[in-house]
Amino acid sequence: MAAEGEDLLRQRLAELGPKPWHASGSLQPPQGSLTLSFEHEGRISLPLGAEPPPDDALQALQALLAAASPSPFAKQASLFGWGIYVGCRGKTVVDPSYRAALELAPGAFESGVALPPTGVLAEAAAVLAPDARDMCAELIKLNIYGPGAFFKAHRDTPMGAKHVGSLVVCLPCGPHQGGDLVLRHQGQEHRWSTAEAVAGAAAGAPHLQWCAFFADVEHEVLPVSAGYRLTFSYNLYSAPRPPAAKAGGKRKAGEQRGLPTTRASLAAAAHAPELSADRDAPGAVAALRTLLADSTWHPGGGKLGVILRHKYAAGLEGLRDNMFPAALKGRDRLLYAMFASCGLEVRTSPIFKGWEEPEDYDPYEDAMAGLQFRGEQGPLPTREEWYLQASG
Ligand SMILES: O=C(O)CCC(=O)C(=O)O
Ligand SMILES: [Fe+2]
Repeated sequence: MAAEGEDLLRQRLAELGPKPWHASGSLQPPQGSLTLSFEHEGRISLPLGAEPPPDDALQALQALLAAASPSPFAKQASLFGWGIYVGCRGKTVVDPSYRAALELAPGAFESGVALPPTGVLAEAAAVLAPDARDMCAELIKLNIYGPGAFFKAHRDTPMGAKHVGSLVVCLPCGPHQGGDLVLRHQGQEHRWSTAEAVAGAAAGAPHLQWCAFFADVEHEVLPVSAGYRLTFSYNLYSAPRPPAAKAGGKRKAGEQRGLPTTRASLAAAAHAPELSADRDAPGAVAALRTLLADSTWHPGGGKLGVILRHKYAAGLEGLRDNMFPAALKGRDRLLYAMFASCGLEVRTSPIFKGWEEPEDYDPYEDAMAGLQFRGEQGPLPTREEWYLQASG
C-alpha cells in the first residue's frame, strides 16, 4: 500500500514540468532617452530612422561600429555539484566561430536607457525571484550584432550566490532579420524574436524589448541576416546593489564601473505568478497527503529526497542557510512549497562529484553499473534513495 503510494508520488513528481524560467516584455522608453554617446564625441540616436536610414544616421552607426571591439566570451571550466552549481570563471577568449559580435563596455558609452526601469526589474523578479526583497541589474555591455553576427549556445558566467539570472534589453535600432535569442531549459525551448518584436513595435512609438532568464539557462543568439541588433546585457542580483568583485579581479564595485543599480519596488509587482502547491502540483500534493495519512508509512518518521532541477551558484552554507528557500528557482521552489505545505521539514543536502568529472557524469549511473557488474542481488536503489544515502 505504502509502496504503491510512494510509486504514485514519484510518478506525480516526475510529471511536474519546469515552472516559469523566463520572462519578457516591452516598454516605451522616456522620450529622448534613446541616444548613445561614445568615444570621439560619437553619438547615435535610435531608431536610425526611415528605411533606408538617412546618411547621418548611417555615419553615426559606422562610428559606433568603429568604437566597438570583438566580443570575447568566458570559456567555462565549471564544476557541477548535484543541486549546486559552483561556477569557476574560465578563460575569456575571442573566438569568432563561437561568438561573432561587437561590444562596448559600460565605461565606453553613455545612454539614457542603460538603467532598466524599475518596472522591468519588478516584472523579472516576480517570475524569477518572487521572494527577493531587492533586485538590481548590473550592466555588462552593449552588444552589437550586424549581418552575420551570432553567439552560440552558452550559459552566462555565474556571479555568486545572489546572482539570479540575466536580463537582455533590445534597443529599437531599426528592422533586422534573424538574431532570435533561443533559450533552452530542461527539454523546453523558448524563442525570443527581437526582429518580430522590433517590427511589431515599429508602427507606433519605438519600444525597448526585454527578456530575463535564470542564470543556468542555456541560450544562443541565432545569426543576424540583415540589419543591426543592439542589446544591453545585464546580470540580475537579488540584492540592492551588485556584489563587488574580489580584490585583484578586473572589476571593482559595480558602482565604480559607472553601472546603473536600481532598487526596485518589488512589492509593486502585484501580478507576481506565485507558485502554489495546491494549484500547480495538485497530483503530487494529493499523493503526498495520502502517504502522510498512511500510518504504515514510516511510522517513526523518515526522509524523502528530491534532486534539485536548477543549478545554484552558491557555497554549501550559502544554499543551506542564507538563501534557502528564498533562492530556489522554478520547479525547485514549487517542491519546497509542496513539502512545506504538508508540514514537512525541508532542507538541502548537497552532494558533490569530483572536479575532473565531465559535465554529464552521473554518479548514480556509475554506482548502479558497479552494482550490476558485481552481480548484486535484489532491487537496485532508486536515484533518490541512492542520493539520500550518499549524502548521509
Ligand atoms: O544579445 C542577446 O540577446 C544575448 C546576449 C548574451 O547572451 C550575453 O551577452 O551573454
Ligand atoms: Fe549570454
